[in-house]
Amino acid sequence: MTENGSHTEKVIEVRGLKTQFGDTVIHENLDLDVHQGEILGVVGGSGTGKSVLMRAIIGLKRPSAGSIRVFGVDYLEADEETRLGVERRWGVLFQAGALFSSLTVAQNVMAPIMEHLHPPRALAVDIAAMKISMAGLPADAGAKYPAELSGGMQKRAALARALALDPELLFLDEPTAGLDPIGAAKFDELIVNLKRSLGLTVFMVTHDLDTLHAACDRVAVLAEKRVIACGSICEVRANPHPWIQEYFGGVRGRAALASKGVGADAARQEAQ
Ligand SMILES: Nc1ncnc2c1ncn2[C@@H]1O[C@H](COP(=O)(O)OP(=O)(O)OP(=O)(O)O)[C@@H](O)[C@H]1O
Repeated sequence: MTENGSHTEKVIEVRGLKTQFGDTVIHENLDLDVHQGEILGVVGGSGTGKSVLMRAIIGLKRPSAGSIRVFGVDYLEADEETRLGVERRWGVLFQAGALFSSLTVAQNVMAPIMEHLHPPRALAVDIAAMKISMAGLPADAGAKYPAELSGGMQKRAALARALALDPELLFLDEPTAGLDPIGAAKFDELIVNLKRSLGLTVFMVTHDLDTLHAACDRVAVLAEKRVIACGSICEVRANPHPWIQEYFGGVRGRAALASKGVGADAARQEAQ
């Protein structure tokens, strides 16, 4: 759904997904849709397979069953050229940032630009500077090495790199983990602003209840190897599953709800 409530095309369509490591099954019969222009927050207990799901969708973990369509392309069945074409339309921010420590921030952002677009170097420098600015970093951050930046700035640098190829789809794995609440709130705001200004679709793994309320249009809950609930926060909160009730109804869940001033709406919805 978009902000005005209309249905849009599916950017990601996962059906009957099964993943496993050896005999350990992580996902089974998992279905999930991500619609164009939305920020989908993926939550679930530790070890339920949120990161593995993201890795399966971006082709880093081969499923043992099921299908994954991205931009309408059956990604698992596609030939290499088609897959590369799809991959160029997304950007990924991994949990630990995954910046090259021996490269400056600008060089990190330039790396995918040089690899995929082969522009003249001066143009790549200009594009990298623009992405660094879009990610909310000061211009002088480009000349710094990742180790010289704070945790929050490193996340922004990793975001600048994820934006390098003008993606339509952004994958974020716990983008606010390790940030203080103010830094996390600013990062949420940045993601929402980028979504609005660039028309991005965002798949975001998160534990952060504040992020869910501040940034996400819909929430998917992983438990029992599949998506057990997916919808607006109000819709998902109404699900009686014990994990969902504990997550949203616990002290932190209620605090996040109250701080967004939506307690009355949620209570009303629950009463219906
Ligand atoms: N390379 C791997 N080899 C074997 N098992 C793995 C591998 N990667 C992940 N797993 C297992 O898959 C399960 C899901 O891991 P995943 O990292 O997706 O969980 P998560 O929901 O993202 O957890 P968290 O919220 O703690 O980050 C875990 O039990 C984990 O140990």
